[in-house]
Amino acid sequence: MSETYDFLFKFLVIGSAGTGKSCLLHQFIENKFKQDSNHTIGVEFGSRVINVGGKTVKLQIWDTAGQERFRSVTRSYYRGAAGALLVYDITSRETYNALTNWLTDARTLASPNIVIILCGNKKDLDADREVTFLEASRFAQENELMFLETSALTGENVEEGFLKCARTILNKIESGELDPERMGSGAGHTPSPRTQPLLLQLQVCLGVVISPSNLLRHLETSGSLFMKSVCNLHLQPLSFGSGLGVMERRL
Ligand SMILES: Nc1nc2c(ncn2[C@@H]2O[C@H](COP(=O)(O)OP(=O)(O)OP(=O)(O)O)[C@@H](O)[C@H]2O)c(=O)[nH]1
Repeated sequence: MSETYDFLFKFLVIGSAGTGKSCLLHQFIENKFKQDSNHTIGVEFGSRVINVGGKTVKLQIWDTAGQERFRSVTRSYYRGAAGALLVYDITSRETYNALTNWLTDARTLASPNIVIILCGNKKDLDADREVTFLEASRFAQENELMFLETSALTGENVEEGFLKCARTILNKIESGELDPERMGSGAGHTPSPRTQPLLLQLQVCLGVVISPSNLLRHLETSGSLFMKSVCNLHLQPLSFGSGLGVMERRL
């Protein structure tokens, strides 16, 4: 049975290496702590359908590697993101000091309108804390970010972080501040849930942001009939948010 939802939001999890991004994603998707988490190579993907204010929202989440050597790869995943969890480790001032750079990347490479929640992770390690709640909440306020301290280990505030971000995006849509219909290229389509990861992978391979209709055009000119038929099978004639990763799918 195919999955149905009202909206599809593309999310990023960004921040320095070792801050707990993969563990946060794992906790959110699997509801448990990821033991023996290794450094992410490039990006990892997870998705979950949540209920926000009576609407079903599919979060399509890209967990990016924090290590500098993957930066050029991970940057290519920013485009079109509607929301982001910007993660630092409360026991590492170094990861906190790097926040400004991550923030600049998110706002320039994703969208100036991207909704970002700052997550001070490893809240359970309060005894080793190097960054106070107060200074981080001031930083968040100055930079128009939402803010939470989280623990991927205990699960504290993890669900809340993703939900808060999604709720804010949805509120902006409902108040008219964001219009998912207008965000598309005009001739766009909403891919089916099965096709979406494929399209995003292709975007990265091709090095361009492509709406499904552009993809079809590209495949037509490059003569890839197999891929074209795969896409044709799964595309639906609705908006594909190329400006902001917000897509609406009517049930
Ligand atoms: N105590 C505690 N440890 C955590 C928490 N979250 C993650 N860790 C540990 O922190 C380390 C790094 O976690 P990852 O999730 O792999 O970090 P990451 O940010 O994804 O790292 P990169 O993939 O290199 O960017 C691992 O040893 C985790 O077990 C947490 O909330 N509390």
